[in-house]
Amino acid sequence: MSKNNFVIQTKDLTKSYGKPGEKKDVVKKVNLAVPEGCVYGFLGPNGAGKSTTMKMLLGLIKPTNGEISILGTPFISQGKAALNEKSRLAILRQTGSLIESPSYYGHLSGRQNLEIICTLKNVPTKEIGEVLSIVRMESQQDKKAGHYSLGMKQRLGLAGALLGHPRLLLLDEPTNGLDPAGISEMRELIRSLPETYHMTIMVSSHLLSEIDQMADYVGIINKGQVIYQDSLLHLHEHSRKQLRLRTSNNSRALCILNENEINCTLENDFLSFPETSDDTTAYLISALVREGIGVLRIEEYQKSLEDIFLSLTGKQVSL
Ligand SMILES: Nc1ncnc2c1ncn2[C@@H]1O[C@H](COP(=O)(O)OP(=O)(O)OP(=O)(O)O)[C@@H](O)[C@H]1O
Repeated sequence: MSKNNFVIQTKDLTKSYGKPGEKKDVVKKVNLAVPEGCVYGFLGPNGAGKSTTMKMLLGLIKPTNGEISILGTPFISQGKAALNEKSRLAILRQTGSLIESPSYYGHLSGRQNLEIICTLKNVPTKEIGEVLSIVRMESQQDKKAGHYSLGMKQRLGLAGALLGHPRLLLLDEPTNGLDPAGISEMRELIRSLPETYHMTIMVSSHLLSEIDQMADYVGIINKGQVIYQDSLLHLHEHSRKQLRLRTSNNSRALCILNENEINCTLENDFLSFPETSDDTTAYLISALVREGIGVLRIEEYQKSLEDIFLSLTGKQVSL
């Protein structure tokens, strides 16, 4: 699979719950495209449909309708399984996941828990050392899992998901309930996986700042619908510095700026355009003054990521 291929692709993926006549779409015609080798942040407020979508991708719940393709193979077609059981398992074997709190045997050690997962996944136990080292838990492996802190239980869950060297990892709110140090450790760990272990990660969160710190791509879901999907780099481009100008005649000033090839928009009382050099700014202001337009105010302005999300999404979501 080449770099620009999509590891997960969905088309019109839909899940409805409820009796006939009272059905509610909790996931509505979702089109995801997760590029290979990235961390894809799946962002949305509580109840938006993140877990339901991820469970459908993992074959844990049946979609009502739509298509899913995983690792380039059609997995669901028109809401139905597109593969026989053997091929389905072959795909799922290349996919690791951490959905909801990881389950474990509290009376067994971390290592013994991983041995059980090795048996279930049919993976040699010699992989245990490697995954313990990835999640930095070697020194804690012989402790009973029941005595682990929440952060260590999450890391044990992640270690289990990593057994078998999956090409794709789906993590549902992996930092939920962790303290700040645990959150930052988990974030670093996730961040490092695509490059070091050649994996693609889809990770959900309800926190914009968290996705901003660990993802390359973002898909925002709200009320079951994906309302934005693109690279974070692209999103940050929207947050380049702007100049905001208020004049005695904004509509005339807009024409003059446009005539000077300044890509300018009128927002509320302000004309706003990408930051220019001091010389260009001075020239533009004198051009306005020459036309008898009073410059009442000029200021530098940088949108926060939150502002951008709000303007891109028509204020549908507040995170
Ligand atoms: N089995 C079910 N039956 C009926 N409704 C359900 C079922 N599972 C989920 N829902 C509803 O679907 C919607 C989406 O839930 P989902 O768990 O996917 O959201 P989420 O974005 O993961 O949020 P959270 O972070 O709170 O888990 C919610 O309104 C939830 O109540």
